[in-house]
Amino acid sequence: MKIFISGVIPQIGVKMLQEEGYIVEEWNHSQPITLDELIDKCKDADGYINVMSPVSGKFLEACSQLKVISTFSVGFNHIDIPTSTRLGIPVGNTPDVLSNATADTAFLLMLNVSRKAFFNYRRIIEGNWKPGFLSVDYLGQELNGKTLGIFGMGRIGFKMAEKCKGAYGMKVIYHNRHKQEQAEKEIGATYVSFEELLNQADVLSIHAPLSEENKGIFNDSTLKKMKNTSILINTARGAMVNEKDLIQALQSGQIWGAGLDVTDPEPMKADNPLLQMENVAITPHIGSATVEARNAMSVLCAKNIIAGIKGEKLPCVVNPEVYKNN
Ligand SMILES: NC(=O)c1ccc[n+]([C@@H]2O[C@H](COP(=O)([O-])OP(=O)(O)OC[C@H]3O[C@@H](n4cnc5c(N)ncnc54)[C@H](O)[C@@H]3O)[C@@H](O)[C@H]2O)c1
Ligand SMILES: O=C(O)[C@H](O)CO
Repeated sequence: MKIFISGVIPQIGVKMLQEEGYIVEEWNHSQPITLDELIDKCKDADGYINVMSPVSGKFLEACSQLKVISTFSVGFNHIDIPTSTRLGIPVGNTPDVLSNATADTAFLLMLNVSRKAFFNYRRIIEGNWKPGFLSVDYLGQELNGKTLGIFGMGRIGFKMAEKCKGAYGMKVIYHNRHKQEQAEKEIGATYVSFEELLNQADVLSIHAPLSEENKGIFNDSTLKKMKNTSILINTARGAMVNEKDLIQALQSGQIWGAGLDVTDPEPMKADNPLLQMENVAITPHIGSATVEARNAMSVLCAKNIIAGIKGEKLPCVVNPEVYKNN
């Protein structure tokens, strides 16, 4: 059995696959794999671990012998799921094990923006720390008792809400596809409409998956409904925020600040105006980048692949419909 991995992942999962007797090949080049190279590597593979490169219909048709695909992520918006399902290929992902790490990243960005920490750090390293005690300079805003709005109260949204409630006693409101009882019961979160979420949140943190429906949902008209003092945090997917409109909203003072772990495109260009803004903090898609989370993701990918090769149901499958015809 041959397993191809389109990047380098923690070796714990690779070893699990090797212990099953599978031949494992990793893409360990500095440039991301191209479609032609991917097809070439996967055309005789049984399993494929995808490290955030697009899994298009063209690729799937060319490698339809694959018994299983597992993405090294919880998000799967980069995979053509209908085509995988039609071709009978189960697709796995890595939920839960990265929720804590990703919520920590959202929290880190929120706190950073609220106190302009990244910007102030840059002033020091650029030699711009003004002498004397600055009583009216470098001022941020406090988070205690403020209202946190969660867009997408799923696994990560819940963790973020729990942390903000615990650390700052924040009032939690949320907008989701459906009411989330655990969040209401354990955190005292209140379900609100999208409009109310925009109007009332002091910090609005995005945790829904990217879909056709919510692409660019944070745009000129929705950002205009947010408070002038509000902070927007995005650790979900860059394309959910219209970047041009966000820049305009920040420059005009329509919203107060933004913290982004994800952008569109990635990597972000070094001359992006967002990088020069005082009330903006940006991290390079490191949401799940802890040793603990990445090791657990590697193990979960290996478990998905092993189950798929054996013809068993994957521990974490995103297209369970694939089993209906079997
Ligand atoms: N920055 C990172 O490194 C990183 C790490 C992990 C996950 N993510 C992103 O975070 C996303 C969320 O992960 P999760 O495990 O919490 O997912 P989840 O499925 O547990 O939660 C998502 C929630 O969003 C809700 N939702 C979906 N579309 C919606 C809409 N249009 N309006 C309102 N609610 C909507 C769903 O009902 C669900 O409750 C992933 O899809 C991924 O894109 C990013
Ligand atoms: O969706 C995910 O899991 C992230 O973006 C990568 O960790």
